[in-house]
Amino acid sequence: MTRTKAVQTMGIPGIEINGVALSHGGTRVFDGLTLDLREDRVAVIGRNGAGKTQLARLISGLGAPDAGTVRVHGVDVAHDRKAALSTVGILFQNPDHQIIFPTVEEELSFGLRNQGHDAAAATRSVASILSRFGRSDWAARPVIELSQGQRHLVCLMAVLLMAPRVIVLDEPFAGLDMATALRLSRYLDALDQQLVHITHDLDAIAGYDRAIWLDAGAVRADGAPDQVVAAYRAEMAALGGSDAFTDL
Ligand SMILES: Nc1ncnc2c1ncn2[C@@H]1O[C@H](COP(=O)(O)OP(=O)(O)OP(=O)(O)O)[C@@H](O)[C@H]1O
Repeated sequence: MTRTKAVQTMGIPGIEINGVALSHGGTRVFDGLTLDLREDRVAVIGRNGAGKTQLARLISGLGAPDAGTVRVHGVDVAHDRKAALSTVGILFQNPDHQIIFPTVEEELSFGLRNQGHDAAAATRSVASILSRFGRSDWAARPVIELSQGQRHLVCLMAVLLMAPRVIVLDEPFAGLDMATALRLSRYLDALDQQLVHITHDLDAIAGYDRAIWLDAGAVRADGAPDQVVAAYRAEMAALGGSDAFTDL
């Protein structure tokens, strides 16, 4: 993915993570994590279990930290849920954690109706995004009849329709075929919103403004994607060259 848009950090009220601690069932996930994310395109990489999804949940306000604060565009997202919904949207790794309604149109309309759009306006917006992704025939389709990759795309369209200021993407290309992934990549590229993109696909973040390598809940490297990715690749190649599974 390449971006020609200039890095925009001045005066952007982005994501402020301050001194965050979080534990899960005795596992310490974060212990004093602090990050100030104001760039348009931020990538988060790291090994399995590094804390990427937990970070995504905190940014989206789906979980509250045990200590510290998370503010997105000034909103305390864990505690002001109403404001959080129009401030930040999340695309989960697993679409089945997101989908509630029987048909694609109902699923896509739900958030819009919650935002106060009437039924006719919601139907128009849904038709427009389905057409943009070349899926106009999906409106009346039962979600259960879609493949995993197709359900993933429905979830993404639902987030895009809500037009939040920040979009958190947890492995957005997972399970998508190449043509759909390319179309999605172009679509994401053109969005005005700030994106936080969690991925194991290191090529997908090449044109990003900033990459953060999370390692055991802490920032291991933070900077330009080419440098962070090069350091990450080198370490992964070294670890992958060993036969020991003890550090998994
Ligand atoms: N529901 C849970 N209960 C207990 N521990 C959890 C839970 N969810 C995550 N964890 C722990 O939190 C840590 C971070 O998990 P997280 O899902 O954020 O990793 P990740 O970086 O997204 O990994 P992956 O690349 O595999 O998706 C791990 O040690 C994991 O075991």
